[in-house]
Amino acid sequence: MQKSILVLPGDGIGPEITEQAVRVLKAVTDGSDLALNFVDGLIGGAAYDAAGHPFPEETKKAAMAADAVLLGAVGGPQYDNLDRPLRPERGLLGIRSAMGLFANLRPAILYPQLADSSSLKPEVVAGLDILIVRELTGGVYFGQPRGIREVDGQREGFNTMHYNEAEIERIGRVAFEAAMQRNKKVCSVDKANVLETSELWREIMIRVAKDYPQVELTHMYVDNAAMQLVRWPKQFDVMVTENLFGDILSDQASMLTGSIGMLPSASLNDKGQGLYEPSHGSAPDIAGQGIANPLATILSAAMLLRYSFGRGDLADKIEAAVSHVLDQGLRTADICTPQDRKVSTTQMGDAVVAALD
Ligand SMILES: NC(=O)c1ccc[n+]([C@@H]2O[C@H](COP(=O)([O-])OP(=O)(O)OC[C@H]3O[C@@H](n4cnc5c(N)ncnc54)[C@H](O)[C@@H]3O)[C@@H](O)[C@H]2O)c1
Ligand SMILES: CC(C)[C@H](C(=O)O)[C@@H](O)C(=O)O
Ligand SMILES: [Mg+2]
Repeated sequence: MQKSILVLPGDGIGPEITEQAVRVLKAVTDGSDLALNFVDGLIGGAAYDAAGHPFPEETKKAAMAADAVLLGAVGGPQYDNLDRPLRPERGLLGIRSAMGLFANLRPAILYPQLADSSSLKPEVVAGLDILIVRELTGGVYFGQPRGIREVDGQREGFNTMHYNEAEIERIGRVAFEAAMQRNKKVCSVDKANVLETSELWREIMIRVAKDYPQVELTHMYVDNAAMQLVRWPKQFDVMVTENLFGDILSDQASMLTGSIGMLPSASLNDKGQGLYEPSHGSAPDIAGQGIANPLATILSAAMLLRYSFGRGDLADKIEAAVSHVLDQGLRTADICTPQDRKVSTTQMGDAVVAALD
């Protein structure tokens, strides 16, 4: 089997971490019946610098032609003063929207070896395994109208929160299908006490739940969900929520697993295409120092093999290699405690590759 992967390293630590994930993908498929063809492309600030746009037409064509996309991260302070449509983040939103990647899966899993790195007490997070299903192509991120305008002699910024029934239903189905493979619990997170979009969200989730009688559906307001995630996170199995809430809750959940450098993601459409990226950003504060944690990107590469290529066997191998490396006490700075051996980004990649054998 031959498959192509478009690699979009992006900005900041993006190139450092994707390099390690590509090495792992090459090593795990070496000698297997899966032949990977890697194509490099530009996105974000790197694309703006080279081509004047954060999501060039060429990248769009390459993304549509690829069997899967592996992305690092976009953004950086050097781009903050660009016109908004040219900013790196718009490149990321552009590719998500162009590929119709409405379903963002962000698994927050605690590797037991990292219990001491979690922000919560070991007994509160032991065995933690939550799947956050974040709607990714709707909500306030994409709603129109938006902009900054002048009203009564002063400027005002405005955005529109928007969801239609079909958008809510399809992400709901993704969450319920995932729950069927897991512990059969969906918690739908909204702000139905204030927002009409959430009122509709809740109604549609209840409707979708009727097709999954074995799955227990609960509802929680997002402010309470943020609190419950740090109070007793193991009450959750699958959490499904809209774009902005999912962005925030997934960063929060990442710290329960030890570091945002541990949280992978898969963004899927309804045509079987997927984009895989760590949940974190370009980390400008540590970029170029060779100290970033590449594991979220390596684990995203495992998700790529599982979801886009149906190779759960190879994904399992990568995840087992990550676990083995953590058993050895190897840690990048973000997850390092005094008992551990601190390693660089590349050394972590080396160790995962070595552990694949
Ligand atoms: N998917 C993406 O491409 C994405 C996601 C989030 C933020 N961003 C962009 O990234 C830039 C920086 O944003 P930010 O600082 O708010 O968030 P960030 O996630 O880049 O960094 C937040 C903190 O986490 C640390 N961190 C992140 N990833 C790490 C890793 N792999 N290993 C070790 N430490 C890591 C950083 O050093 C920083 O202290 C902004 O331009 C933002 O828009 C991009
Ligand atoms: C960079 C930004 C547009 C992006 C988002 O908000 O979706 C990021 O925070 C993420 O979580 O992937
Ligand atoms: Mg985010």
